[in-house]
Amino acid sequence: MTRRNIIDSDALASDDPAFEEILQSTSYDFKHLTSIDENDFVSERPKKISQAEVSSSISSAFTSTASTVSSASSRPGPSSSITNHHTYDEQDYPKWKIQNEADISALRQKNAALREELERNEALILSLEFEDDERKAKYRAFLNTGQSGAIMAQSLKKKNGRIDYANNVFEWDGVLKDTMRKIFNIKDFRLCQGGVCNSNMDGRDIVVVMPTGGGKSLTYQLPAVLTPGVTLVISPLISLISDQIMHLQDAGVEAVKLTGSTPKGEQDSINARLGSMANTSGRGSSNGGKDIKLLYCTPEKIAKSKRFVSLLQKLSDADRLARIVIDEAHCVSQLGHDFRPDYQKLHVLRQLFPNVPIMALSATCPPLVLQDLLKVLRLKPTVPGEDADRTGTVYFTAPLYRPNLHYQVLPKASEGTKVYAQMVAWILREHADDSGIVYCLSKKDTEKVAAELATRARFALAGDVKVVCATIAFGLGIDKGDVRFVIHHSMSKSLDGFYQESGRAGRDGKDSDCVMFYRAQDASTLSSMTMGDKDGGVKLNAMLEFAQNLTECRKIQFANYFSHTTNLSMTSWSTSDAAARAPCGHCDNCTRTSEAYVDKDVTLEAWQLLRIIEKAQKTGGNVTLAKVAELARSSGKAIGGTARKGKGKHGGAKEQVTVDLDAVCGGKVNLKKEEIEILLVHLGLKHYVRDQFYTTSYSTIAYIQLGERAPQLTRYSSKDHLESLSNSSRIWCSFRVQPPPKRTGRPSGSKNSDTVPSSTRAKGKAKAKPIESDSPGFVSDIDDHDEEVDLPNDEPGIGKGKGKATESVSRVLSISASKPQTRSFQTPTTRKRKRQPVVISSDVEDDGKQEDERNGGEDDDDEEGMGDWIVPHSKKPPPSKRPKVETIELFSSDIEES
Ligand SMILES: Nc1ncnc2c1ncn2[C@@H]1O[C@H](COP(=O)(O)OP(=O)(O)OP(=O)(O)O)[C@@H](O)[C@H]1O
Repeated sequence: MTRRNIIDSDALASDDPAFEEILQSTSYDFKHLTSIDENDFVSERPKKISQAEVSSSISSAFTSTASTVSSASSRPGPSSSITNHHTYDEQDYPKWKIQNEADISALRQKNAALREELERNEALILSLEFEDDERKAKYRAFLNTGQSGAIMAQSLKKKNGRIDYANNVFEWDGVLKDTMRKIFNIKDFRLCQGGVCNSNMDGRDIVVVMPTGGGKSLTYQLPAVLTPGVTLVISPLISLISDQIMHLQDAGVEAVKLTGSTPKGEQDSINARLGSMANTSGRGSSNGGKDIKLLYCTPEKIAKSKRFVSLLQKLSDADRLARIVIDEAHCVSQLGHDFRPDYQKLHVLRQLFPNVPIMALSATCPPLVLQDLLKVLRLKPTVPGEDADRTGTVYFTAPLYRPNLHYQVLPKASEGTKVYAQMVAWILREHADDSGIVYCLSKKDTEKVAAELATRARFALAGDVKVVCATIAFGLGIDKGDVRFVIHHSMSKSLDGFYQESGRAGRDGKDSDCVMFYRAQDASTLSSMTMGDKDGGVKLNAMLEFAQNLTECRKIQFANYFSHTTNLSMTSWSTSDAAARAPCGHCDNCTRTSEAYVDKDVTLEAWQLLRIIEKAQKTGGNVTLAKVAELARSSGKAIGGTARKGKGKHGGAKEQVTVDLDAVCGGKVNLKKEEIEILLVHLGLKHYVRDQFYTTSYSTIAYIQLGERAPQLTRYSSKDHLESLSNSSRIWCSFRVQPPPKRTGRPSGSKNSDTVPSSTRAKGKAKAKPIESDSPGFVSDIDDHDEEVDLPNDEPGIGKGKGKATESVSRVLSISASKPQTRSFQTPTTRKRKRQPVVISSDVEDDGKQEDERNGGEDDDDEEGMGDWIVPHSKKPPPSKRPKVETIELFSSDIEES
């Protein structure tokens, strides 16, 4: 390229001869010049240079010794170093040129790198500024939560106005997780916890159904810490409340309780703090003190204390009532298994606090109960938490199936003492070092079982066992993770109850056993106890179906039960790796082999039993289930209690019920006594027989009578006619096959036994502390000192009269290998009844006469009882190693009384 080329288009457009002359006269090789600053010229090119300028420029360039090449001198760079053409040694040029080009290239590279770095830095500054603002806002809110920190509830991603609370990103995500780790020491959400927290942060009405131990508490406690104002938590039991408060206070959260058991001074102080919060509306701390973040109370407190409700109203008016949480919310429904009259009065909450979000929590909430709950609490219909519109009640449910719980139903000896032996042997064999709960039906039973276990354990215990014998009210919300087994000494009144009670095992996620001891006679006992309950019979039947079933997976039975009206809950039994209808593979029925039970055609035996009952009925005798079994195997004579009026223990004299078996049904029933009882329960479930209740001043007795389907069999006068019955009319029933009689040691393997040995599973070995009562010295929690509150009441029957809170009495027994020692906490009950069995909770009044009467007033010793072969005493330690028993007596009442 030549200089001409460079400046040609404009500057050399001139045909001025003088200019041409100048060019000619110069000795300078323009090639040199162009090679020096070619680019500079190019870059200057847009500027139009006049001919004169060019001339002058060129002349000056070559006349002045100190001058620079004009176009190059105006800008930095290698060109500027070329200062004196005259001193320039052309011979050095190639070297210089190379160096120059290298310099240019290096500087260009440096420039590009700097430009890149600049861009990066600018981006970084932007993001840091953004993050800083965000973090500042969040942390300001977080730090302020003790006073008024607010995190505005806003979803960042909304789809058609619908929100996926489980998966969307929310602006509080970071602070939610930070706080969870910092305060609650929990690393990650589990089940549906994250979604529930998000909807809570978004100020929604929520219903959450999560299994026992699933982690429901976190879903309201965490948002409570992060939102301004106080979260009110209504919880059924004082022990549960105290437990929660203790944990929250340990974590540094401002949590208090207001129940009848709260000392007067403490109540005044809490009321003052709440009043102060109410006077400091909006943001900012009340009187410089820390705001209360969680306030726990019982439903009775809401129902009874006008002062308390009016304080809540003040808080709400001042925008300081963040949300209302109702724990164990199924208690609001009469259709649920734990109905509490005072829970139903909670319908006032929506009316009194229309703008305060309500959250209802439960571990078992079948569809019908859910609908009832929504109605009672005045909540809108549910919308799924993963696709929620702006108005509905956000509904979250977590899988109800807990793979770490291993269910089994064991045959229960008909003789009481044998049952205790069974239980002790089972505990020793499976959980000698573990903690467990034994659930009983009544206070009397807990006392009996506790005493028997203590006595027997004194001679048989090898390890260090911590066993609590209790009625079902005990344990609601117990935060004890390492309960390795739950034994039901008697079955529950419903499958809902059984699921919840047994679910108190294995809350830490480790393998745990849920064992129910069942004998058919218990059906009569439970039947009399539940006869007054709404749907009591239907629920009990479901429990009985479960207990009698020897083939279907326990998980599938639960799933079917909880979803019998809609598929909603069925999905709750699916897990990520198994569908709801996939067998669990580890319950007693899944592991039972075909040799361990027999499915028998018992049409003949059923006909015989129905004929016996018919005959007894016709002769005016009333017979219990146990008596029918006795009659069917006897020479046909037995004593049966009657329902006739008159003097006597049962309101009528006992009568001899005599049945000529040969004449009535062709002879004895060829089944064992316990098999007959099982068949009678089976006939009850199929409506061939039914219970008829007779109430005395002492008890209610269930007598067995013919049911609506009975004529299908009783119309045949001879067993020969039965031959002609079609298959569909025949009756089949499953019975356990008794293993060989002389068994010693534990059954070998689960396949042929009635127990699923847990030795094959990992076992938690942690030693538990004894479970202690709510607060020493606490007796009862009556809020009688409070004025009656004028609650809005538009529900017929609600708020009228004093609903009887489920009274609870239970006994706590801790068995260990340590020195015998009896400790009693000071309570009025202990003072009255020193060293007497402990009373904590019971929902059953039992004077001890009921069962005797239900069994016909006699003890049911049966030589053929099934207990012996089930749990052989294989671990009896030598006398020198016999451990001693420590009994810890706790006295307390756990439920606020209306
Ligand atoms: N995400 C989590 N990760 C680990 N542990 C958790 C998590 N969430 C809760 N927990 C722990 O699980 C235990 C049970 O939690 P929580 O008491 O809230 O259960 P729950 O659902 O209320 O049970 P219940 O119905 O019996 O009252 C507690 O010890 C709690 O700290």
